[in-house]
This record gives sequence, C-alpha cells and structure tokens, in this order.
Amino acid sequence: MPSTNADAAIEAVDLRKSYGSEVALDGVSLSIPSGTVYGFLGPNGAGKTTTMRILTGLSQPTSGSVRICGLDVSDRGKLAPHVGYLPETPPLYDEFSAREQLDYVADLRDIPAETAEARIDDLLDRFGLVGDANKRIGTYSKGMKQKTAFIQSVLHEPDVLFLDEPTSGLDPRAARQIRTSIGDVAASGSTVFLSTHILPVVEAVADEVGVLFDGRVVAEGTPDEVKSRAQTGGEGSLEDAFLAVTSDETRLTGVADE
Ligand SMILES: Nc1ncnc2c1ncn2[C@@H]1O[C@H](COP(=O)(O)OP(=O)(O)OP(=O)(O)O)[C@@H](O)[C@H]1O
Repeated sequence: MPSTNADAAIEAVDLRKSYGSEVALDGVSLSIPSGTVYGFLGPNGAGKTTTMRILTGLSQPTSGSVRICGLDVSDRGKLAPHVGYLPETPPLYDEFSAREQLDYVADLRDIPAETAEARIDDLLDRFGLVGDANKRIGTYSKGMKQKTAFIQSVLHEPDVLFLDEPTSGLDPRAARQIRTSIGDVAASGSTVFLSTHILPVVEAVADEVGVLFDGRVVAEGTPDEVKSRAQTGGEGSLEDAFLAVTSDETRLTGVADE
C-alpha cells in the first residue's frame, strides 16, 4: 500500500477505474508536492484523461482515493476554489465575447468585481487578446479560444491547475505564451498538472514527469531521471525515454514494479 503525504498538493492512492470489462486505470498512485510542474505523459488510451477527470472530481474511481491540497476530492464545493481545469475541449460560449465569458466565470467563482476586472485586463493583455476581447468567441481562431480558456482556468488563482493538452494545435507564439504562463503560475507557488503529448513542452516546463502506460505509472522522476532510468544510451531525449518505457516489453516486464 503506497504511503500518503498530507502535505502534497495532489495525493492519489491506488486509483482504479474500469468501464465494464475495460480496465482504464490499474492502480495509479501519485504524490505531487506543492509548487511542482508535473508533466503527465502516456500514449493514446493510456488513461491520462481518465486520471485527470478523477483528480478534478469530475469522475469517480472504481476504487482508490484522491486528496487535493489535503481536501477529499469528492467534496466538490470545498475543492472548487483550489482547482483550475483546462480540459482538452474547453467550455466556452460561442455567443459570448471573451470579456463576457471571463466576467461570467469570475462571477461564478465569486471573485470581487474590481479584482476580477483588473485580473481579466492583465491576462487579456498578456495573451494579446485585448483588441479582440469584445468580439464573439464563435469568430475566434483555435489559438484565441485556447488562450481565453486558459485565462478562464487561472482567473481565480487556483492552488492546483490541471491542463489537458494546453498547447495542442497552437502556433509557436501562442504555444510559447501558454508555456510562459505555466511558468508564471508555478512561480506564484501553485502546482501544475500538465498532460500532453508534446514532449518538448514537458522538457521546457516540468520539474517532474510521470509516464502512464496501460493504466499504470511506469516511470516517474525528474526529466533527467526518467531519461537515465530508461537506459536509452546516455544522451537519449525524453522522446527516446518515452518510447522505451511505453513499449510492449514494459507491459511484459513491469518496469514500475522495480
Ligand atoms: N467513458 C468511457 N467509456 C468506456 N471506455 C472509456 C471511457 N473513457 C475512457 N475509456 C477507455 O479508457 C482507456 C483510457 O482512456 P483515456 O481517454 O483516459 O486515455 P488518454 O490517455 O487520455 O488517451 P488520449 O491520449 O488518446 O486522449 C481507453 O481504453 C478508453 O477507451
């Protein structure tokens, strides 16, 4: 039984999730300290989204437990102020402008109007959206929508921010703005849980990496530790390490049991 750490920002113990006979998570335990940027990697179907939905309280595990900032994740009312979530398909209203969308979310989050206005102005400015902030989101490019959704997820300054593929499909400038903002969020002391297939993004921002394969964490540590443990020949990249620990051989030998 994995030990628990009450001080961790994210503490998950032996998460299991089955959909009928399909085992999506097969005993996932995580202990992520506050202030960490944690890169969560895994091939398609490994169980990343399932894990994130459980960690954010949107889905129930079949068994296992989750605490975020020491709070049981099932208490969604208490958890909400502490957590921000940018899902792969962000909830935005096409009929709203970015400003209306962000005002609406600030209101839902009970952020005082003056504070909200200052934060929204600052974030719109940082993401280069001021000139378009009063146009309908339905007319926005993918990058503009993603930046609006990112702002929406950090507006209440959450202690733990979950990001699902935040830079996917973005041009280099927009992707860099998001990457920089992830660093800013971490520098303010918050914890970032970042799921992505874009390994250079993880190498650029992550303090710790976890690799999920077939519903199990098969490698974990700093990017350098994961690279050296994967024994990719010394100078291997994170991509080499990823490929090494998510091969069918891993499934057979059970690297995570070491
Ligand atoms: N609602 C569901 N009903 C049935 N099976 C599901 C459901 N959601 C996920 N699964 C299955 O659980 C497994 C893990 O899926 P999940 O979406 O968590 O993977 P992922 O790592 O996020 O994949 P991707 O990188 O492709 O987004 C897959 O085999 C998937 O088919």
